Amino acid sequence: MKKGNIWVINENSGNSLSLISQEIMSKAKELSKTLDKEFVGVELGYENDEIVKELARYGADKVIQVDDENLKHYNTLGFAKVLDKLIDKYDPAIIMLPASHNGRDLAGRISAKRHIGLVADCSSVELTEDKEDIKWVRPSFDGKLFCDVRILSETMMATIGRGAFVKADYNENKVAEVIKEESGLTAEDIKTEFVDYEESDIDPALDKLLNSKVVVAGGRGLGGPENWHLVEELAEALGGSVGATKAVTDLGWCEKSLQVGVTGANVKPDLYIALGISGAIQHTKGMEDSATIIAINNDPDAQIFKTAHYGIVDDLFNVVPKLIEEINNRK
Ligand SMILES: Cc1cc2nc3c(=O)[nH]c(=O)nc-3n(C[C@H](O)[C@H](O)[C@H](O)COP(=O)(O)OP(=O)(O)OC[C@H]3O[C@@H](n4cnc5c(N)ncnc54)[C@H](O)[C@@H]3O)c2cc1C
Repeated sequence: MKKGNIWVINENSGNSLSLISQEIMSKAKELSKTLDKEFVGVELGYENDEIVKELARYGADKVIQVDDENLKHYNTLGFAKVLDKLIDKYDPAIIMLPASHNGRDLAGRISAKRHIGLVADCSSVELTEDKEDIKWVRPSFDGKLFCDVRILSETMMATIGRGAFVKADYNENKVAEVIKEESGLTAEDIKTEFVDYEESDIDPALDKLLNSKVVVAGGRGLGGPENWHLVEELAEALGGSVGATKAVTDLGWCEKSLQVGVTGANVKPDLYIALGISGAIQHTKGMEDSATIIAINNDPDAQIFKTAHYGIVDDLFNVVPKLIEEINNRK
């Protein structure tokens, strides 16, 4: 792997780092330790001193800051021109961006201009066994396949999907070296004019699901929406949040945003309890990195037992009410 640092191109949500940026930063931090490279946060924006401090608190060793009114709102030409110039100057080894609309736009532009290999929408980033290369994992064919991709250009670039990693630890006292760079942009560089925007609401249920230490997820084994309360009650007893399979969200037993899996959220709680879930790969890919997985299923041959650390082969209607009662009694 070539020399050079690991860059995360930061994206903000309002006045703070977006959740997806925080998640990518945890992977950047981990890679930087293993590969002995510096982790550099790149912040292109306007009046962004506070954000720069946040990047350090989320683990960046250094921050490259460009503060320019032309970068107040994302615009392809301005951001691409500045990032291209920074890459010329600092020659990073790895560049990671959020697989958001803007991140995908910017990554594609830079990849084409500089002939950098780009893997889009990664769900996992792993070092090869010899630690000489990176295996970029991305879902294909709507999650039916997971492809391991190698990047052959010296510089590697990837966009990372939401929920691929847990968010980085936050240390309020951490500071980083800040390198201030001029954008070099003029108003003529920007060929579009930002007029207005409307913020979409952050789904509180999804937010809770992604940030909970305990997730209790339900599948079709619940039998019907009338039994869904068991999932909610067990989650509540454990102070966790509710997840679901696609089968269940498609049936409308709960909100779509609670879906876990390749076409839903990727979660890694301390404890994941799967109730009446068969364990299809499209589901397990979204929860298999949970620290402890407990499955309750009445079919001893269910796939989910291959992913679970602990399994209960029983009718969930026998087990779950007693479990809820026992947990509540012990409080
Ligand atoms: C392109 C694509 C993308 C997909 N994306 C996703 C995704 O993101 N997330 C996702 O979850 N799925 C996804 N799926 C669907 C996935 O393939 C499975 O169909 C789905 O996960 C199955 O959901 P389930 O486990 O709830 O239902 P089932 O497969 O029907 O399993 C129900 C389980 O409950 C058990 N059970 C039944 N009754 C009881 C009982 N009384 N007590 C205990 N256990 C009981 C059964 O033994 C069975 O194992 C996707 C599929 C495709 C094709």
